[in-house]
Amino acid sequence: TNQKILTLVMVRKANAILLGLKKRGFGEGKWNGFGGKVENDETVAEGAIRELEEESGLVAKCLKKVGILEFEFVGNPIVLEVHVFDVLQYEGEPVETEEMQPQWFPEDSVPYEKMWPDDILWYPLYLKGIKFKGYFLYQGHDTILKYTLTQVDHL
Ligand SMILES: CN1CCN(c2cc(NC3CC3)nc(N)n2)CC1
Repeated sequence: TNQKILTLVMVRKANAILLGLKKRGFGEGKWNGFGGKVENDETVAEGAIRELEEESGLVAKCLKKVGILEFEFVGNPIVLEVHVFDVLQYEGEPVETEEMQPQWFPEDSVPYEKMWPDDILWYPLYLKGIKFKGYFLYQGHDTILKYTLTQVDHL
């Protein structure tokens, strides 16, 4: 099918958020949470936990679903369905990996200009603990032609 299920995990501690600078591949050069594809033999949450450890060295002890984001790109039939999670309890210290260079940012200093353009739209909901569903139509990787973003009670 032309749907790809992906994960995105943000780790938070006392009013700071852990982001990684993507060193290669999709989103290279952007700060983002951690994540990737979901394998056939794992749940979305298991995939999220696995990617977080692979990309940051952190082991999530509790994972909260906070949102679902759908992305479409003009001229490309593949729809990305990104399941977004928040981690407040984890083990380990973040380490640089092949994929990501981790850094803590104060929640009021998120480097939106060096992130995907959709982030500045949904992070305010995420940081307020509001669960959300969003759909974004991109033209290329820099322009959002249209989007919808709604608060939801349950994911
Ligand atoms: C495994 N990944 C891939 C996609 N991803 C995205 C995508 C995204 N926008 C989409 C236009 C690309 N925006 C954020 N913040 N993350 C999360 C991690």
